[in-house]
Amino acid sequence: MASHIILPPEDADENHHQEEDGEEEEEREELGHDVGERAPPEHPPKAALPFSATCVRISRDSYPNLRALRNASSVSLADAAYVKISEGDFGYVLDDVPHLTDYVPDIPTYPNPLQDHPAYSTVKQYFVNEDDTVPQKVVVQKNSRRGVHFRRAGPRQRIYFGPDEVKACIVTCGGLCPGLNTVIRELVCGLSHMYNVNSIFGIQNGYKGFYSSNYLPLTPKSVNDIHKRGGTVLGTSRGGHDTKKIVDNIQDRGINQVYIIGGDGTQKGAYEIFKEIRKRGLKVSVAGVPKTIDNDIAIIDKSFGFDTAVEEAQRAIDSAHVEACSAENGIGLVKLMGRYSGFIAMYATLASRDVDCCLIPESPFYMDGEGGLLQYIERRLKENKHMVIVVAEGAGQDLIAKSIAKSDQQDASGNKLLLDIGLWLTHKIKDYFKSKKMEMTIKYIDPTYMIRAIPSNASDNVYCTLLAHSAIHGAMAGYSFTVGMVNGRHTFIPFYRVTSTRNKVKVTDRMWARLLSSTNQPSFLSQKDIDEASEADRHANRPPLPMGASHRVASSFEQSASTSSNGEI
Ligand SMILES: Nc1ncnc2c1ncn2[C@@H]1O[C@H](COP(=O)(O)OP(=O)(O)O)[C@@H](O)[C@H]1O
Ligand SMILES: O=P(O)(O)OC[C@H]1O[C@](O)(COP(=O)(O)O)[C@@H](O)[C@@H]1O
Ligand SMILES: [Mg+2]
Repeated sequence: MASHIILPPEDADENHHQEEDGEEEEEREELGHDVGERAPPEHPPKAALPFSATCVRISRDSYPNLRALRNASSVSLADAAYVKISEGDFGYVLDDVPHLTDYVPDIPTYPNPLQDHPAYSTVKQYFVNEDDTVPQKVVVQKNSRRGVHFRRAGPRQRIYFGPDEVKACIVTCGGLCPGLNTVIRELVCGLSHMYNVNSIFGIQNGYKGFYSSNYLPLTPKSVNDIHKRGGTVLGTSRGGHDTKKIVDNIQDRGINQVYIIGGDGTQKGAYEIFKEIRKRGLKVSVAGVPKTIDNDIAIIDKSFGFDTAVEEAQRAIDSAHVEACSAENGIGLVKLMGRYSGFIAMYATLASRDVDCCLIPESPFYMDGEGGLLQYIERRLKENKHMVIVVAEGAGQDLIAKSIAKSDQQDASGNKLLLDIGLWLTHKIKDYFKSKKMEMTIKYIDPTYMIRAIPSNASDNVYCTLLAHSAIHGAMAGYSFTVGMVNGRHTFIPFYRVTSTRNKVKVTDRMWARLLSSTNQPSFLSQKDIDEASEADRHANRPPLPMGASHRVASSFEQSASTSSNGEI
């Protein structure tokens, strides 16, 4: 029998305490049936769960236990209140997303208009089963537990908003990324064409636009060609997240679907907005679409725009290679984006095959002495007369900090401002060969903003379209979530899961080994470093244990963490 744990928010209102009486007990029995086999009721019972599970609500009285449990994991007590875990047979765990019915009573439902849509109505089994979920870990052994699952994205048979009732808004936050305009376009066209929604607004210049600018009306016509342009037609910014002001504006303007496109910082902001909305009991869905050129968002297979960025990086690497080959002892140095994660650098290097050394933040390196970078460069030039180095912007920051007065400056969102590793390496390499009286030429190419500003390529365009559609289906069905592809399937992921860790290159995985073997560069790592990296990977990727969850749940989470969804093949 499945069991379901929902933990009440600290400031939960009276509605959240009613489930301990006998009447609720009956509801739980009923919910234990497979709802996939019959249509959900027009007016679902108060706090009904839109999937088959036995609901176990933890009351305020259990808070002392929750506090103890919180101490054993990294989830704050406030966040624990929003964790929805349901257990099934053979170690099955659903890490579920919040639904409007968790806190808004008596919401009417409507048939999904897609069933009468000339294009979509022909699709056999167009609607996903309410109970469909996607495993986080797909490589299993005979006796493996079923492990952690996420709710499958896709259109539902019944929706929680009437088309005339929807007032949607879209915002883009953080740095640019190829594909932002495609997501905006497809959100507008999808809402309009699939669900007949015609009240859609753009929030200008990121989060602060919620309370400081006019909302821009968006129509399929006004966004028709924007996917061919780089950047975001809505504008974006860092900083300016004031939860109360944002939700006041959402409430005052009667917005009931909020689509938030942005990276890890943005998704944290989306989570804060959702919590405030829930606290106020508003019938508003919050849908996050993860954006980051760095591909550093946890859980998802990859972020949109990443493929485009890797492809565009090839042009810079090719130029570096041409420059290097055309000079005596020529070095081409290319800096690529990647503040904390070196995915673009790693994939661009693997794709190019012209790169002799790739430096990323996850793999510390050293300059001098036996096995150091300078010695490797010298050897490579003697062997080959030229070389290409790719460096991720976040690499070697510790080395620069040692030689330049440390600066701890941050951007408006609180992200650390990086020192220019490319420029620093250029000087160091020049000085080294000068001291050795060896002729050489180094050309430093920084294509970072050029890569970020281009429109998305064809495959990213399709990916953006599907993400936008999944976000729309989820919001119409009453969920609040970050949408993401997990093992090739679109899913709704709880905000707390995508914001609690960061996706990083694992230097102990086969992908990094492939890179080392393709470039022939030294790994710069001692056995001690490797052991420490494995340990750090294990900790970084261990999801926060759901509070109040049983040992069985906890162990399923641990198991899922042992294999990342992205990267390892
Ligand atoms: N912990 C947080 N809580 C609320 N808002 C946040 C948080 N971190 C970042 N933000 C907001 O999210 C937006 C984008 O964040 P930023 O880190 O600049 O980019 P990205 O979302 O691409 O990582 C900014 O407006 C910032 O104020
Ligand atoms: O100059 P900006 O706009 O702050 O952007 C620089 C940063 O933006 C990024 O491209 C992506 O960052 P976000 O995804 O967090 O917005 C980083 O790689 C880079 O460090
Ligand atoms: Mg970020």
